Amino acid sequence: MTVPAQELDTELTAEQEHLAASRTALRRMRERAEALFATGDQVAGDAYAAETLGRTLSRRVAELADSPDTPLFFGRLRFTGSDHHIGRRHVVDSVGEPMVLDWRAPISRAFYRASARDPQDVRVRRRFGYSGGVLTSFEDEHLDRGEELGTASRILTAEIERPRVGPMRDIVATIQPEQDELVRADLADSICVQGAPGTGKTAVGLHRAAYLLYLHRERLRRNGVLIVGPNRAFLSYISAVLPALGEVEVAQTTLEELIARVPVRGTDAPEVAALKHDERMAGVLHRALWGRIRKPDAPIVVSDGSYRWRVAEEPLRRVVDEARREGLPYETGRERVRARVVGLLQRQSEARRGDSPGEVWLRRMGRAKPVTEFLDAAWPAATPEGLVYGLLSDAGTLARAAGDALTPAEQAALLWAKPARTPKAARWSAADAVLVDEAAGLIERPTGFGHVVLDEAQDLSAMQCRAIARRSEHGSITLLGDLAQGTAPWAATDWRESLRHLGKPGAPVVPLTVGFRVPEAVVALANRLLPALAVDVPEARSLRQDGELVVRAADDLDATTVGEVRAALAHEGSVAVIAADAAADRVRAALAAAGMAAAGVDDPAARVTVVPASLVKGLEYDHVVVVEPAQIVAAEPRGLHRLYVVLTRAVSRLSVVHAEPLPAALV
Ligand SMILES: Nc1ncnc2c1ncn2[C@@H]1O[C@H](COP(=O)(O)OP(=O)(O)OP(=O)(O)O)[C@@H](O)[C@H]1O
Repeated sequence: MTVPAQELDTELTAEQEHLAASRTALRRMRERAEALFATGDQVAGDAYAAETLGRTLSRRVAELADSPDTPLFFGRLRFTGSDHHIGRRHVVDSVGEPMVLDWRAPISRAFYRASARDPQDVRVRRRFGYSGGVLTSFEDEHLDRGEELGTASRILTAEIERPRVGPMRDIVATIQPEQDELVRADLADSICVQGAPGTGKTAVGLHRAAYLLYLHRERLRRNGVLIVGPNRAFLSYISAVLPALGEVEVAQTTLEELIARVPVRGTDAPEVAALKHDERMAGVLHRALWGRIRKPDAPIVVSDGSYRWRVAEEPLRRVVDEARREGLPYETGRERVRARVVGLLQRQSEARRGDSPGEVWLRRMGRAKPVTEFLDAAWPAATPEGLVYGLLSDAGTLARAAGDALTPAEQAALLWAKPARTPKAARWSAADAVLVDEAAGLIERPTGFGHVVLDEAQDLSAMQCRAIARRSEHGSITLLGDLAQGTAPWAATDWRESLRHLGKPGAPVVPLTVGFRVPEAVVALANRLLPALAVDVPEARSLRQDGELVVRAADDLDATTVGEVRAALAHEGSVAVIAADAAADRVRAALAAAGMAAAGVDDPAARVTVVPASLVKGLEYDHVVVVEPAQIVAAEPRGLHRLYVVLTRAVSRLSVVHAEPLPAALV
C-alpha cells in the first residue's frame, strides 16, 4: 500500500529519533560497564574474583562498542500486543526497558522466518535502509494482509549488490530463511552445509557461532567456540564479523596452527603426503603405540625400611590387561597401572603394619625404582614426536606397526632417507605434523571445544578431520564446504566420509543453493566446468541478475591485464587480479610499471590486489581479472577445481584474459 509522502516523512523522522535515542542509551550502557570495570578490583573479594570480574567487564565493554556506520537496528516487528526494533545487540533505556532487541533473541526469529503464509503473529515487518550509518528509508511488509517482498526487497537487493571493499561484513539484517534455520540450529546439532560459491556458507558459520554464544554463553565460555579456516588471509578477511556482532572472544585459526606441536621445516613428495593423510595411518600409529606394551615377566620387589614387598607376575599382568581394556589415552593408562601397583603394595603394607600409609609413602612407592623399571618395561613412556619419529626412521618398527595395512612400497616411501639423530632434530613436514597430532591424541586427550565451525572443509583429509574429531568429541560441528571447490589432493568427494572421520556420521547434509555473490552470467560461465569436476553437487541460482562478464583474447597478456585493471578502477569497489601462483609476481610488476601499486592478499582493505590462485579461496572482490586460465589449470593436479574457485570470486564484474587457448572444459 502506498503511504502519503508526509506520513512517510513523519515515520522516518520518528525512526531516526529512536535510532539516536538508542545510540545514547548504548553509550550509557557502555559508560556504566567502563565505570564498573574501573572499580572492579575494589568490589571483588579476592584476586581471582577480581580477575574474573575484570575479564567479564572488559569483554562487556568491548561488546558494547558502537560503530557509527553499522546500523544499531535494522528491522522492526509489530505484533498485535507488542512492537520491537531488532538490531545487533540488546539496548535498554535508563529504567531497563528494551529499546532494541538482539537479533538472536527468540522473538527476533520471526524477523527472519515469518512469511505471508506463516506470519508467526507478525502484523508488520519493517526493514530499514541505511546510507553510511544514516537511516534513510524503510520498507514495510503487512504480513497480516498477505503482503510479502521476499527477495524482491529493494533494501535486500541493495545490500547484496553493494560494491565490496574491505573485509567481510555481517549479514544480520538480511539473513534468509534457509540460512536462518542453520544459524539457529540447536547447540547439540552437528550440520554439514554443501553450498555453491557465494551461497553464504561462511556467513552462516560465523552467525551460527554468534548465535550459540548468545544462547549458551556460560557453557561455551568454559569450552569455547573455534573457527577453522583455510589460511591466514581468509582469517583476516573474516576477522571483523564476530566482533561486529559483539563476540570478541572466539578463537579463529587454521588447522595447521591448531595442531602445531612441531616446527614444519620439511616437505614431502605429493604421493607421500597423500599417504600420510590417509586414514590407514591412524591404525598404524595406534598399533605402534599400543604395541609397545609388554606382558610383565618378572615380579616386583620393593624394599621399604625393614620390609620387602613383592608383587607377583600374575597380578601385574592383570593390572596391565585391565588398564588396556579401559580404552584410556596411553599416558593415563600408564599412570593408572602405576597407581594400581602402588595399591597392591599398600594392601600388603596395611596387612603387615595394621595402619594406612600416608600420601608421602604412596608417592615414594610410585617413584620407587623397581616400580618405574617395571612400568618402563611393561608400559613404556611415549611422546608423540618420539612415536612418529620411530615409525619414519626405522623400517622394522614401521613394518611391525603397518602389518597388512601398508604395502612394502608404501612403507618404503614413508621412511626417511636420512633420519635425523633425534626427534628434536627431525625436519618435520606439514603431513608429519598431522601424524604427530594423531599420536598426541592417542597419548593424551586434547582439550575439546563446545562447537567447531569448519570452513572450506572439502579440503580436509581424513587425518585432519580426525584432528578436529578429537577436539569436538563432546561438542558439535558446523561443517561448511563445496565439493566442487576441493583442491587438496585428498579433497572430499562425499560428505558422509568426512562426517565419519569427524566422528559425526549421523549429521545431516543440507544444501544452500541461492547465491549472493556471483552474478548470473558469471555463474553460467563457471558452471560449464562442473561436469568436468566429477562431483555430485546441486547447481546454484544467483540472486544477482546484474554483473558483467568479458573474455578477452590477448596478444600481450600483461598489457591487456593492465588495461582491464585500469578500466575496473573507473568503478567503485575492490579489484583483484588472480593469476597462477608462478605468474603473480610478474603481474604485480606489470601493474607497478604502469603506475598501479597492488597490495598483497593480506590487506583486505586495498583497492587493487594481486592474488595467487592458491590463496583466493573464500575471498571475494568487486571486480576480478583472471589471468591465463590455462596456466592456472596446468599448475596443479586439481587445477580445474582451482579455476572454478577463481572464477567465482567476482561480485560485480569478471574479466578473463588469455593468450593461450582457454581450457576445453570452459569453452
Ligand atoms: N543473506 C544474505 N544477505 C546479504 N548478503 C549475503 C547473504 N548471504 C550471503 N551474503 C553475502 O554473499 C557473499 C558470499 O557469502 P559467503 O562468503 O559466506 O559465501 P560462501 O558460500 O562461503 O562462498 P565460497 O564457497 O566462495 O567460500 C558475502 O559477501 C556475504 O556477505
